[in-house]
Amino acid sequence: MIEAAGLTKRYGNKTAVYNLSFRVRPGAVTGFLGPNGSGKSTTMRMILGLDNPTSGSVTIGGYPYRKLPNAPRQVGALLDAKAVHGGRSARNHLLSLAQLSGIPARRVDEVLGVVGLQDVARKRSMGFSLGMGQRLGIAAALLGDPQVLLFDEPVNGLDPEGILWVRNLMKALAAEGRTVFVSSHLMSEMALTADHLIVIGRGQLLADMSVQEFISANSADFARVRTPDTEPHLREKLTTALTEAGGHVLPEQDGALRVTGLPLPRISDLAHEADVRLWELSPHQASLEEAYMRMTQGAVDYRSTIDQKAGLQQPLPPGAQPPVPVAGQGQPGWYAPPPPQQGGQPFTMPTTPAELHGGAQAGAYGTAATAPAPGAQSPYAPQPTQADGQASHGPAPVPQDQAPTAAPPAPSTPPAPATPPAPQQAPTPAPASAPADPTEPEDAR
Ligand SMILES: Nc1ncnc2c1ncn2[C@@H]1O[C@H](COP(=O)(O)OP(=O)(O)OP(=O)(O)O)[C@@H](O)[C@H]1O
Repeated sequence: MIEAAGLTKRYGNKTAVYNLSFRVRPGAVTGFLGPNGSGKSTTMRMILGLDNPTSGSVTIGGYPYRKLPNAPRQVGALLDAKAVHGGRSARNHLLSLAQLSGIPARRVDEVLGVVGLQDVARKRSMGFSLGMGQRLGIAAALLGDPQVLLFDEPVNGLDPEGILWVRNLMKALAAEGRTVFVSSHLMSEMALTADHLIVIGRGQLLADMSVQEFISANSADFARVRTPDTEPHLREKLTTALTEAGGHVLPEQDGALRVTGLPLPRISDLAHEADVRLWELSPHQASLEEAYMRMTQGAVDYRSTIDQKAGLQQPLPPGAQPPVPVAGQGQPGWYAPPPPQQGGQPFTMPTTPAELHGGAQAGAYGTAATAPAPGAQSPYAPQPTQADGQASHGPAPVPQDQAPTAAPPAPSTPPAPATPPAPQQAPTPAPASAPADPTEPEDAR
């Protein structure tokens, strides 16, 4: 079991993770979701002792990672598949990791077989494709036959066969009673792989629930209704009848109608009363992707200027109609409807301290509203600019806490923990060369 309590991480005046509390339980695949820059990798690094929390704590089996007895045998992780000595063969890379952790050499050949790299085991990893590198990273994670596994974007670069393999591997590991914590941006994949979800946005917990609960909490079921294509006036007539009866009707690109707010038998009765024939009346549930997009729209930091989904954040003014479909562009700004209990408004990120700490929105997701420390302020009220966090992306194999910061920590911030252990004690492979200094400008690296 992984347990985070009030986990907060600041880099200078950039708050990457704020007051995060959750549990990742054994026997299930727990998906870790969030938009780019929401703090997933930072959280994983803190779990693995590669970064020190500014405040709060995270433990594995009751211990902070660095105090865990025989950690490499208990915890395996894939954070950055590229963090490999490119001049070493896959086998030698794994052998060196095994030797550091007292793992017998035969286990290296076992895991090479498990990930399907046995035929290229003696090839230098610098020639590996993205997918082969991912497989090597997964092999390293499995080396100690650990009970707890963390994977940051494990299917990145894998072909469909590889994705299916990873999916089955995660499920099999969980079925053996292991704790499997996996981050991904591929919602369709998470829907098939994960049992449970932890969703964060701008470093804060948005949801901690099963996949099914997440979909139902963030999107209402809807009915798809189709009238004869040859008689467009019937569609108009039905739209009027359904709207007058309290339904919410949205046109789909192919001419069907999406209806919410009315049960299927009532839609059928209303169509009958209006003398409208139906070609289709079917129940639908939104996909995980739709539910995820709806929940996280307010927490997206990096968005294209031509992204039509930006409109999702603005509630429609009274009487206004949602955008109509655009040929070839699908349903602009339209995702599954919000759950009824939210008053028909899309989810928005809490912005004031009151909202953040137990306001209606935060409370709607139960575990999201964790009590703040006395005097604590939302780091999202006066927001630092994105440029604050541009210096480094992705996991780094050494703790970042020594990085110079732009601003001193708040007076209430506890002192940083003692100097962490050497990087080779970390479960991810260490790169051959010195890691890039996150504070250094990119063109200087
Ligand atoms: N070492 C660091 N120094 C300064 N800022 C950092 C550092 N590491 C991460 N950040 C910032 O913290 C925020 C969270 O980053 P993180 O990499 O954890 O997000 P993420 O959810 O993993 O993103 P992605 O999905 O794009 O991988 C970002 O704004 C990032 O720029």
